[in-house]
Amino acid sequence: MQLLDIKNLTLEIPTASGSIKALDKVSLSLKKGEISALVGESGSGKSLIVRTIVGAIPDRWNITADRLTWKGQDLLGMSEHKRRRIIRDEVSVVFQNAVTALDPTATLGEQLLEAVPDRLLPKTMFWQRRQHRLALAQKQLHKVGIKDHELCMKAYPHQVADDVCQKLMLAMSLVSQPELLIADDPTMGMEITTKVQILRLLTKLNQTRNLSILYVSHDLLAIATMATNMTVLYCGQTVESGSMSELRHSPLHPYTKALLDSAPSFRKDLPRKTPLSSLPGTIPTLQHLPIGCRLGPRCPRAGKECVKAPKTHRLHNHFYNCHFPLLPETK
Ligand SMILES: Nc1ncnc2c1ncn2[C@@H]1O[C@H](COP(=O)(O)OP(=O)(O)OP(=O)(O)O)[C@@H](O)[C@H]1O
Repeated sequence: MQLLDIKNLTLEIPTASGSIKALDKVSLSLKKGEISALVGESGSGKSLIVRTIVGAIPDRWNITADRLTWKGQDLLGMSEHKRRRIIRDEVSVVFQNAVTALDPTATLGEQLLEAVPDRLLPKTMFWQRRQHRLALAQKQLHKVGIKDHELCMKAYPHQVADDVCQKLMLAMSLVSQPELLIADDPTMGMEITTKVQILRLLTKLNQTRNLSILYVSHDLLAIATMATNMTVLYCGQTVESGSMSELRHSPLHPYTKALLDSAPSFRKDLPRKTPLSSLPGTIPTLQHLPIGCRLGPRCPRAGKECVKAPKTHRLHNHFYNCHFPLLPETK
């Protein structure tokens, strides 16, 4: 079953010099029980997609889409109240930079207890309900790798390390037992052992509880170890999507290839001290977007057709938006 289905999502931000398409016909889908990755360099629009899904976008920004559905229900067409209820009960988001996302005036315990939904508590007296709430919160803290739950729950966000805040955010997201977890770079800046712990926890939750995960990151190695599908984004445009193994071993878009080639962990074939390849230039700002394919000025295969935005092409279950793809006969 298709849990989340986004087709040709466009997000326009009004500015003093006219409106800017921060997202331009982005497509993304996720089935129940799947771990799907959304990849792209900084500024490519990953967080904007997450915010659009959960409805955390200012009213004056213009959103259009051929489809933006949750379990077949149109998220853009439904009432604000219904959309909020769906997002609250069925979807959880872990934002990057937990320290700024947490309330600095409340203890971590208060914030976690508040995240335990009433529907998970038995219908008993209120003091017994508090005990149940506490037990659920503590159990969740242990699951995300925080052993000393008492110390953690008494602390304020500024009194603990960043990775403890990040784990707390993860516990807050998981304690409501969502169907979909959107993890926006949850391991950013974490040390490797903590990162591995979190990735294992997410994989285990996917296997045991059938938790669907949209994992948003630039960390290709983390993604490759857990995701089954991947969508690659460049400057607000979807460039390629498909199964992780197909994209990894036979990328069709020059940007996906460049992204994979720039990851040292994917280049085991390279002799030692060989410089890693990277595309020339940097991602353009929203104020200076090229017309057509936005990779054009940086693309080694660009031609005059690239001033027109490429359509989505399909090769089996592999989708790509490119006029000059790396098809086997052209490589
Ligand atoms: N509130 C905003 N107002 C105007 N532009 C914004 C706003 N938020 C994001 N943008 C712009 O939208 C583009 C995409 O931003 P976004 O945060 O989604 O990128 P990202 O891929 O998540 O990057 P990172 O990996 O660094 O978080 C960027 O050019 C950013 O400057």
